[in-house]
Amino acid sequence: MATEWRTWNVDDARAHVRAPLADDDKYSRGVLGVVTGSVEFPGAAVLGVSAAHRTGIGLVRYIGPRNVRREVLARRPETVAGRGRVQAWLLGSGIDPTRRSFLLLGDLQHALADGVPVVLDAGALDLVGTHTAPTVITPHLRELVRLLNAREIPSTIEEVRADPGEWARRAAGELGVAVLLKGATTYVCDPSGNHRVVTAPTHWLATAGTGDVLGGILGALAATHHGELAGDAEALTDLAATAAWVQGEAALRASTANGGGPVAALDIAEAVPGVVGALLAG
Ligand SMILES: NC(=O)C1=CN([C@@H]2O[C@H](COP(=O)(O)OP(=O)(O)OC[C@H]3O[C@@H](n4cnc5c(N)ncnc54)[C@H](O)[C@@H]3O)[C@@H](O)[C@H]2O)[C@@H](O)CC1
Ligand SMILES: Nc1ncnc2c1ncn2[C@@H]1O[C@H](COP(=O)(O)OP(=O)(O)O)[C@@H](O)[C@H]1O
Repeated sequence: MATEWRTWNVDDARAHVRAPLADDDKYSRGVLGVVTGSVEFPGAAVLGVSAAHRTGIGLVRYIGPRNVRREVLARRPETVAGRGRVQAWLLGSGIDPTRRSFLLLGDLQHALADGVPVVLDAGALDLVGTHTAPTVITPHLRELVRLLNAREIPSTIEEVRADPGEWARRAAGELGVAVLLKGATTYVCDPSGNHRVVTAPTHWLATAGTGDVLGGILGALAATHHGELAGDAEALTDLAATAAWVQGEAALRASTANGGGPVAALDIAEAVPGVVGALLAG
Protein backbone atom coordinates (compact mmCIF):
# COMPACT_ATOMS: atom_id res chain seq x y z
CA MET A 1 0.00 0.00 0.00
CA ALA A 2 1.33 3.45 -0.93
CA THR A 3 2.43 5.62 1.98
CA GLU A 4 0.11 8.56 2.71
CA TRP A 5 2.03 11.80 3.18
CA ARG A 6 0.24 14.53 5.10
CA THR A 7 0.82 17.97 3.60
CA TRP A 8 2.02 20.29 6.38
CA ASN A 9 0.07 23.55 6.23
CA VAL A 10 -0.08 26.93 7.93
CA ASP A 11 -2.37 25.68 10.73
CA ASP A 12 -0.04 22.78 11.45
CA ALA A 13 2.92 25.16 11.61
CA ARG A 14 0.99 27.59 13.82
CA ALA A 15 0.40 24.83 16.37
CA HIS A 16 4.17 24.41 16.73
CA VAL A 17 5.40 27.94 17.39
CA ARG A 18 5.03 29.66 20.72
CA ALA A 19 5.46 33.12 22.19
CA PRO A 20 6.98 33.66 25.65
CA LEU A 21 4.63 34.24 28.59
CA ALA A 22 4.92 36.51 31.64
CA ASP A 23 6.54 33.83 33.77
CA ASP A 24 9.09 32.80 31.14
CA ASP A 25 12.80 33.54 31.28
CA LYS A 26 15.59 32.70 28.89
CA TYR A 27 16.15 29.27 30.43
CA SER A 28 12.52 28.21 30.54
CA ARG A 29 12.15 29.19 26.87
CA GLY A 30 14.87 26.71 25.95
CA VAL A 31 18.61 26.68 25.37
CA LEU A 32 20.07 25.31 22.13
CA GLY A 33 23.61 23.93 22.05
CA VAL A 34 25.30 24.22 18.67
CA VAL A 35 28.38 22.37 17.40
CA THR A 36 28.70 23.46 13.77
CA GLY A 37 31.15 25.20 11.44
CA SER A 38 34.80 24.64 10.76
CA VAL A 39 37.81 26.46 9.38
CA GLU A 40 36.58 25.41 5.91
CA PHE A 41 32.95 26.42 6.52
CA PRO A 42 32.68 29.11 9.23
CA GLY A 43 29.62 30.59 7.49
CA ALA A 44 27.51 27.53 8.21
CA ALA A 45 27.85 28.22 11.94
CA VAL A 46 26.88 31.89 11.50
CA LEU A 47 23.84 30.91 9.42
CA GLY A 48 22.56 28.24 11.81
CA VAL A 49 23.07 30.34 14.94
CA SER A 50 21.47 33.39 13.29
CA ALA A 51 18.47 31.34 12.22
CA ALA A 52 18.08 29.90 15.73
CA HIS A 53 18.03 33.38 17.29
CA ARG A 54 15.58 34.63 14.67
CA THR A 55 13.19 31.71 15.33
CA GLY A 56 12.77 32.89 18.92
CA ILE A 57 14.70 31.08 21.63
CA GLY A 58 15.91 31.75 25.16
CA LEU A 59 19.61 31.24 24.57
CA VAL A 60 22.08 29.74 22.11
CA ARG A 61 25.38 28.22 23.27
CA TYR A 62 28.00 27.80 20.58
CA ILE A 63 30.96 25.38 20.69
CA GLY A 64 33.53 25.42 17.90
CA PRO A 65 36.98 26.50 16.71
CA ARG A 66 38.23 29.89 17.90
CA ASN A 67 38.05 31.63 14.52
CA VAL A 68 34.53 30.34 13.89
CA ARG A 69 33.46 31.39 17.37
CA ARG A 70 34.75 34.87 16.61
CA GLU A 71 32.65 35.04 13.44
CA VAL A 72 29.54 33.78 15.22
CA LEU A 73 29.90 36.33 18.03
CA ALA A 74 30.64 39.15 15.60
CA ARG A 75 27.37 38.45 13.81
CA ARG A 76 25.27 37.41 16.83
CA PRO A 77 26.76 38.82 20.08
CA GLU A 78 23.83 37.42 22.09
CA THR A 79 25.30 33.95 21.58
CA VAL A 80 27.06 32.43 24.60
CA ALA A 81 30.31 30.63 23.77
CA GLY A 82 31.16 27.39 25.56
CA ARG A 83 29.49 24.55 27.37
CA GLY A 84 26.56 24.63 29.77
CA ARG A 85 23.17 22.99 30.17
CA VAL A 86 21.06 22.85 27.03
CA GLN A 87 17.64 21.47 26.09
CA ALA A 88 18.52 20.45 22.51
CA TRP A 89 21.54 20.17 20.20
CA LEU A 90 22.22 21.11 16.60
CA LEU A 91 25.27 19.22 15.33
CA GLY A 92 27.25 18.95 12.11
CA SER A 93 26.40 21.74 9.63
CA GLY A 94 29.57 23.06 8.00
CA ILE A 95 31.65 20.13 9.21
CA ASP A 96 33.48 17.74 6.90
CA PRO A 97 33.02 14.28 8.45
CA THR A 98 36.36 13.13 7.01
CA ARG A 99 38.26 15.97 8.73
CA ARG A 100 36.97 15.88 12.32
CA SER A 101 39.59 16.49 15.01
CA PHE A 102 39.63 14.50 18.26
CA LEU A 103 38.54 17.65 20.07
CA LEU A 104 35.55 18.08 17.75
CA LEU A 105 34.60 14.40 17.96
CA GLY A 106 34.74 14.73 21.75
CA ASP A 107 32.38 17.73 21.64
CA LEU A 108 29.98 15.85 19.38
CA GLN A 109 30.03 12.73 21.54
CA HIS A 110 29.56 14.78 24.69
CA ALA A 111 26.48 16.39 23.11
CA LEU A 112 25.09 13.03 22.00
CA ALA A 113 25.49 11.59 25.50
CA ASP A 114 23.38 14.42 26.95
CA GLY A 115 20.08 12.65 26.25
CA VAL A 116 18.25 15.76 25.00
CA PRO A 117 16.80 15.99 21.45
CA VAL A 118 19.38 16.20 18.69
CA VAL A 119 19.36 17.55 15.13
CA LEU A 120 22.08 15.82 13.09
CA ASP A 121 23.18 17.56 9.89
CA ALA A 122 26.00 17.25 7.31
CA GLY A 123 29.22 16.26 9.13
CA ALA A 124 27.45 14.60 12.06
CA LEU A 125 25.04 12.44 10.06
CA ASP A 126 27.32 9.41 10.35
CA LEU A 127 26.93 9.51 14.15
CA VAL A 128 23.29 8.47 13.93
CA GLY A 129 22.63 5.39 16.03
CA THR A 130 25.52 5.99 18.45
CA HIS A 131 23.13 7.39 21.07
CA THR A 132 19.56 7.01 22.31
CA ALA A 133 18.33 10.63 22.50
CA PRO A 134 15.36 11.66 20.30
CA THR A 135 16.98 12.41 16.96
CA VAL A 136 16.14 13.92 13.61
CA ILE A 137 18.59 13.73 10.72
CA THR A 138 18.48 16.38 7.96
CA PRO A 139 20.27 15.00 4.89
CA HIS A 140 19.94 16.11 1.32
CA LEU A 141 19.78 13.44 -1.34
CA ARG A 142 23.54 12.81 -1.70
CA GLU A 143 24.00 12.74 2.06
CA LEU A 144 21.20 10.20 2.48
CA VAL A 145 22.71 7.95 -0.18
CA ARG A 146 26.16 8.13 1.50
CA LEU A 147 24.63 7.39 4.90
CA LEU A 148 22.61 4.41 3.69
CA ASN A 149 25.52 2.92 1.76
CA ALA A 150 27.76 3.28 4.82
CA ARG A 151 25.14 1.23 6.73
CA GLU A 152 25.16 -1.46 4.03
CA ILE A 153 21.79 -0.39 2.65
CA PRO A 154 22.64 -0.13 -1.05
CA SER A 155 21.15 2.88 -2.80
CA THR A 156 21.99 5.22 -5.65
CA ILE A 157 21.26 8.89 -6.22
CA GLU A 158 19.04 7.95 -9.16
CA GLU A 159 16.99 5.55 -7.03
CA VAL A 160 16.48 8.05 -4.23
CA ARG A 161 15.71 10.87 -6.66
CA ALA A 162 13.04 8.65 -8.28
CA ASP A 163 11.23 7.96 -4.99
CA PRO A 164 12.52 10.24 -2.22
CA GLY A 165 9.58 9.71 0.12
CA GLU A 166 9.95 5.95 0.06
CA TRP A 167 13.69 6.20 0.76
CA ALA A 168 13.11 8.65 3.60
CA ARG A 169 10.58 6.20 5.06
CA ARG A 170 12.99 3.32 4.69
CA ALA A 171 15.84 5.30 6.27
CA ALA A 172 13.68 6.20 9.27
CA GLY A 173 12.80 2.54 9.76
CA GLU A 174 16.34 1.22 9.32
CA LEU A 175 18.09 3.93 11.32
CA GLY A 176 15.41 4.25 14.02
CA VAL A 177 15.27 8.07 13.92
CA ALA A 178 13.16 10.83 12.38
CA VAL A 179 14.30 11.78 8.89
CA LEU A 180 13.92 15.14 7.13
CA LEU A 181 14.98 14.60 3.52
CA LYS A 182 15.63 18.00 1.92
CA GLY A 183 14.68 19.08 -1.58
CA ALA A 184 12.11 21.15 -3.48
CA THR A 185 9.75 18.75 -1.74
CA THR A 186 10.89 17.90 1.78
CA TYR A 187 9.85 14.58 3.27
CA VAL A 188 9.68 14.23 7.06
CA CYS A 189 8.94 10.89 8.70
CA ASP A 190 9.77 8.68 11.65
CA PRO A 191 9.85 4.98 12.58
CA SER A 192 6.36 5.24 14.16
CA GLY A 193 4.78 5.93 10.77
CA ASN A 194 4.25 9.70 10.87
CA HIS A 195 4.67 11.07 7.33
CA ARG A 196 4.75 14.79 6.56
CA VAL A 197 5.52 16.57 3.32
CA VAL A 198 6.42 20.21 2.76
CA THR A 199 6.49 21.73 -0.73
CA ALA A 200 8.80 24.73 -0.96
CA PRO A 201 6.89 27.86 -2.04
CA THR A 202 9.94 29.19 -3.93
CA HIS A 203 12.87 27.58 -5.70
CA TRP A 204 15.18 30.48 -4.82
CA LEU A 205 15.84 28.27 -1.76
CA ALA A 206 18.21 26.22 -3.88
CA THR A 207 21.28 28.20 -2.87
CA ALA A 208 24.24 27.66 -0.54
CA GLY A 209 23.60 27.75 3.18
CA THR A 210 19.81 27.43 3.23
CA GLY A 211 20.13 23.96 4.75
CA ASP A 212 22.26 25.46 7.52
CA VAL A 213 19.46 27.96 8.16
CA LEU A 214 16.93 25.12 8.31
CA GLY A 215 19.08 23.41 10.94
CA GLY A 216 19.02 26.55 13.10
CA ILE A 217 15.24 26.90 12.83
CA LEU A 218 14.72 23.25 13.74
CA GLY A 219 17.23 23.37 16.59
CA ALA A 220 15.43 26.38 18.05
CA LEU A 221 12.02 24.72 17.75
CA ALA A 222 13.36 21.57 19.45
CA ALA A 223 14.85 23.59 22.32
CA THR A 224 11.74 25.73 22.84
CA HIS A 225 9.52 22.62 22.87
CA HIS A 226 11.77 20.66 25.24
CA GLY A 227 8.96 20.09 27.74
CA GLU A 228 6.69 18.54 25.14
CA LEU A 229 9.53 16.47 23.65
CA ALA A 230 10.40 15.03 27.06
CA GLY A 231 6.96 13.38 27.15
CA ASP A 232 6.52 12.74 23.44
CA ALA A 233 9.66 12.20 21.34
CA GLU A 234 7.52 11.80 18.21
CA ALA A 235 6.75 15.53 18.40
CA LEU A 236 10.19 16.01 16.83
CA THR A 237 8.71 14.92 13.50
CA ASP A 238 6.09 17.68 13.57
CA LEU A 239 8.68 20.24 14.67
CA ALA A 240 10.88 19.21 11.73
CA ALA A 241 8.00 19.66 9.29
CA THR A 242 7.28 23.03 10.89
CA ALA A 243 10.92 24.08 10.47
CA ALA A 244 10.80 23.24 6.75
CA TRP A 245 7.51 25.13 6.40
CA VAL A 246 8.87 28.22 8.22
CA GLN A 247 12.08 28.13 6.16
CA GLY A 248 10.08 28.04 2.91
CA GLU A 249 7.79 30.91 3.95
CA ALA A 250 10.78 32.97 5.11
CA ALA A 251 12.42 32.44 1.72
CA LEU A 252 9.19 33.51 0.00
CA ARG A 253 8.94 36.64 2.17
CA ALA A 254 12.58 37.54 1.54
CA SER A 255 12.09 37.09 -2.19
CA THR A 256 8.78 39.00 -2.27
CA ALA A 257 10.46 41.91 -0.43
CA ASN A 258 12.73 42.12 -3.48
CA GLY A 259 10.04 41.88 -6.13
CA GLY A 260 10.21 38.10 -6.35
CA GLY A 261 13.96 38.18 -6.87
CA PRO A 262 16.71 35.94 -5.50
CA VAL A 263 17.48 35.38 -1.83
CA ALA A 264 20.69 34.53 0.00
CA ALA A 265 20.66 32.20 2.99
CA LEU A 266 21.09 34.95 5.58
CA ASP A 267 18.13 36.86 4.05
CA ILE A 268 16.02 33.81 4.88
CA ALA A 269 17.17 33.76 8.50
CA GLU A 270 16.36 37.46 8.79
CA ALA A 271 12.85 36.88 7.42
CA VAL A 272 11.99 34.19 9.98
CA PRO A 273 10.66 36.58 12.71
CA GLY A 274 8.06 37.89 10.24
CA VAL A 275 6.88 34.36 9.53
CA VAL A 276 6.72 33.44 13.23
CA GLY A 277 4.94 36.73 13.99
CA ALA A 278 2.35 36.12 11.27
CA LEU A 279 1.75 32.58 12.55
CA LEU A 280 1.20 33.81 16.10
CA ALA A 281 -1.09 36.61 14.92
CA GLY A 282 -3.19 34.24 12.81
N1 LIG B 1 28.60 29.20 3.96
C1 LIG B 1 28.93 27.99 4.38
O1 LIG B 1 29.76 27.81 5.27
C2 LIG B 1 28.29 26.82 3.75
C3 LIG B 1 28.63 25.56 4.22
N2 LIG B 1 28.08 24.45 3.70
C4 LIG B 1 28.54 23.17 4.26
O2 LIG B 1 29.26 22.51 3.26
C5 LIG B 1 29.35 21.14 3.58
C6 LIG B 1 29.16 20.31 2.31
O3 LIG B 1 27.81 20.36 1.95
P1 LIG B 1 27.30 20.00 0.49
O4 LIG B 1 25.82 20.02 0.56
O5 LIG B 1 27.96 20.87 -0.55
O6 LIG B 1 27.80 18.51 0.27
P2 LIG B 1 27.62 17.60 -1.03
O7 LIG B 1 27.47 16.25 -0.52
O8 LIG B 1 26.56 18.16 -1.91
O9 LIG B 1 28.97 17.84 -1.80
C7 LIG B 1 30.10 17.08 -1.51
C8 LIG B 1 31.21 17.44 -2.48
O10 LIG B 1 30.76 17.43 -3.82
C9 LIG B 1 31.20 18.61 -4.49
N3 LIG B 1 30.16 19.01 -5.45
C10 LIG B 1 28.87 18.76 -5.33
N4 LIG B 1 28.21 19.25 -6.40
C11 LIG B 1 29.12 19.83 -7.18
C12 LIG B 1 29.06 20.55 -8.40
N5 LIG B 1 27.90 20.76 -9.03
N6 LIG B 1 30.19 21.02 -8.91
C13 LIG B 1 31.34 20.83 -8.26
N7 LIG B 1 31.47 20.15 -7.11
C14 LIG B 1 30.37 19.67 -6.58
C15 LIG B 1 31.37 19.64 -3.41
O11 LIG B 1 32.38 20.58 -3.72
C16 LIG B 1 31.78 18.80 -2.21
O12 LIG B 1 33.19 18.65 -2.16
C17 LIG B 1 28.31 20.87 4.68
O13 LIG B 1 28.95 20.74 5.90
C18 LIG B 1 27.49 22.15 4.66
O14 LIG B 1 26.91 22.42 5.92
C19 LIG B 1 27.01 24.52 2.72
O15 LIG B 1 25.85 24.56 3.51
C20 LIG B 1 27.12 25.75 1.85
C21 LIG B 1 27.30 27.01 2.67
N1 LIG C 1 14.84 23.26 -6.15
C1 LIG C 1 14.55 23.57 -4.91
N2 LIG C 1 13.42 24.28 -4.62
C2 LIG C 1 13.11 24.62 -3.36
N3 LIG C 1 13.88 24.32 -2.30
C3 LIG C 1 15.01 23.62 -2.50
C4 LIG C 1 15.39 23.22 -3.80
N4 LIG C 1 16.57 22.55 -3.69
C5 LIG C 1 16.90 22.55 -2.38
N5 LIG C 1 15.96 23.18 -1.67
C6 LIG C 1 16.00 23.44 -0.22
O1 LIG C 1 17.16 24.22 0.05
C7 LIG C 1 17.85 23.72 1.19
C8 LIG C 1 19.25 23.27 0.75
O2 LIG C 1 19.90 22.64 1.83
P1 LIG C 1 21.28 21.88 1.62
O3 LIG C 1 21.19 20.96 0.47
O4 LIG C 1 21.66 21.34 2.96
O5 LIG C 1 22.25 23.08 1.22
P2 LIG C 1 23.43 23.77 2.04
O6 LIG C 1 24.32 22.65 2.53
O7 LIG C 1 24.12 24.64 1.04
O8 LIG C 1 22.83 24.53 3.17
C9 LIG C 1 17.00 22.63 1.75
O9 LIG C 1 16.18 23.15 2.78
C10 LIG C 1 16.16 22.14 0.58
O10 LIG C 1 14.92 21.63 0.97
